[in-house]
Amino acid sequence: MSEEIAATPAKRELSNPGSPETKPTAKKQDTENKDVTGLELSTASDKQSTTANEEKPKFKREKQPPKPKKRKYKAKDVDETSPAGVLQFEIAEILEENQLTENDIANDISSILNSSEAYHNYHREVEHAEIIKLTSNGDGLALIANPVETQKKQIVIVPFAIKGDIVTIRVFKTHPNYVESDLLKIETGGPDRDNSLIRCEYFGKCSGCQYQQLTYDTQLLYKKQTIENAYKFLAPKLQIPEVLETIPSPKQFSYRTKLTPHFDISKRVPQVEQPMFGFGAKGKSNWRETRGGDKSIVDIEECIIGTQMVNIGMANERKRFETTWKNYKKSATILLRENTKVIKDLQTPVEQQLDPASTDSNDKISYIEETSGEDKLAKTCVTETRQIVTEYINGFTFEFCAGEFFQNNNSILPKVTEYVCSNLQIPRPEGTPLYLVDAYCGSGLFSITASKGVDKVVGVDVSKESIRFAKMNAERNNVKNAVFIDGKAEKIFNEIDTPNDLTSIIIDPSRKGCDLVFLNQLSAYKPAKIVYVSCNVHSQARDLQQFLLETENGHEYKIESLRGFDFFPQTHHVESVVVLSRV
Ligand SMILES: C[S@@+](CC[C@H](N)C(=O)[O-])C[C@H]1O[C@@H](n2cnc3c(N)ncnc32)[C@H](O)[C@@H]1O
Repeated sequence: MSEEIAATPAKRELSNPGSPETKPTAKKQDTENKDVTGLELSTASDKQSTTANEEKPKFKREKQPPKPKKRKYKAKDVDETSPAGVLQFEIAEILEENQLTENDIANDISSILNSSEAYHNYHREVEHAEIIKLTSNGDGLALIANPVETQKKQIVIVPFAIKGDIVTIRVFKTHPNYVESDLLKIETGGPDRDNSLIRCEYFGKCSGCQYQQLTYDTQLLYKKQTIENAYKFLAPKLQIPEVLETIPSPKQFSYRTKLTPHFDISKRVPQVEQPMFGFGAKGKSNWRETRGGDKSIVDIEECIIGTQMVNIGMANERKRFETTWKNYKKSATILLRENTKVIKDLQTPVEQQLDPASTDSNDKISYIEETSGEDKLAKTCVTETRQIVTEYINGFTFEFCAGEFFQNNNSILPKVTEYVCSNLQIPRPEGTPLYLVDAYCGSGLFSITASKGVDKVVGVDVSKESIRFAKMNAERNNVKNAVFIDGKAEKIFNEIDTPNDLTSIIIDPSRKGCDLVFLNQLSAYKPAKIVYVSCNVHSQARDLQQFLLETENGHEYKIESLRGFDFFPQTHHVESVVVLSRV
């Protein structure tokens, strides 16, 4: 299930070969004391003595100008399920649709790296670029002319642009088969664009949101397409059913219960002014007036997808930062995690019942009072990673460490947990037991919410801390039929004693997905039903193709349904839930 949306600082450009930063420096090696023949040269003190003796040095040192070193492009290994990996599938698709070859879009990286002129030719402004596709990462893609080899083209990534936009861009970074750009101007908006929907004054600069210019229905549609594309690219051999409608989030703004603003402090250069405090900037767009400086971090006072409480916490911490920033020696990230507490004692003032949390400038804990049914609640914003926080979901209470994984959009969790529970059911004669395995169980979200409909639940997670909380959460919610094991997910198959025909399995791994060891053992165990929840639909698609086509019993399963849940409105992220049953 979901992980953090990484608000990454903007990447640095491929630096100009002419700039001092990248000038080839002569390698400082032992040639300082040796001549080209490898013989020792006289040192300064030697020289003095030889001068005194009026003897000529045996070898005359001839200073050779340092040989300019040819810079080479080093390709990095890319995981095919990462955004950079998926981009390669998207590029291949553009090539096919436009009858182009790899060579037609290849960039001459070597000359860009070694010639200032080539660097400047490539990194230029381009007008009238038409966005022809959207990446799964929420950026636009366009085909533009290659500035040097004019018979060739370039594929360009344009952030904040959508299909049909005609734009002016500035190309600033070159890769072997694509370039990156900043969006300078939207000349004509595409059919789905409605800029009046944009609510955040940082949209277009902050890297957090990509879809504020779209109606919510269009966002949901785009996310459905992301799932379809993921299966097309990473599971091309699978026959998949039609992807169902994406389930909307009840809250489209003010839903994130956790924010992690950061600031950069250079270790080398003394910090003379207060650093920006906010989220990573996306390039240097200027297509709309936004607030925030032209730095890698956008200074942000309010994040409109964050809850009211985490935004109050952010305001407090920003204020505090005005006086404390000089104490920091390096960059840091501030944790802001919403905490909900049921106020049991209605006679004592709320302030006296609160756990430690973010305080205002008068050193008072900031909180918001709410009611839920009969209960009086107090929300605070916790900043200590080890502090325990509480969430209430569908009548269940969950505790976990503020810095540990927990879903960030609690408004959609009742829908997801109900969907997962209902899809775990196995048709069976009445009175027959049903068992559940929750692989990658975290602090027990699915184990506990699904425990009522089954006879026994076994949860497994590699994090000892999460298992500790899963056990406590089971106890707190009076769940008596759940056991939890710490270890790698595949460990469950050594311990499991429930009959496979009556056991359903939930899989909810981190972004990288499952490993082959787990998939093989899952197949060997052959559970009656599998529900695979994922925050990275690309690794999910790869895993399912592997499981269904390459493991021992994979062919005995079919994909019953496949759909997205919108955990992160306004962004490109989508949570994908697949149900597999045995045929
Ligand atoms: C996306 S979280 C899901 C947690 C939980 N299902 C929830 O929704 O709160 C993924 C979990 O997988 C765990 N994990 C990562 N690799 C694992 C592995 N190899 N075996 C078992 N658990 C693992 C992490 O500790 C994390 O708790």
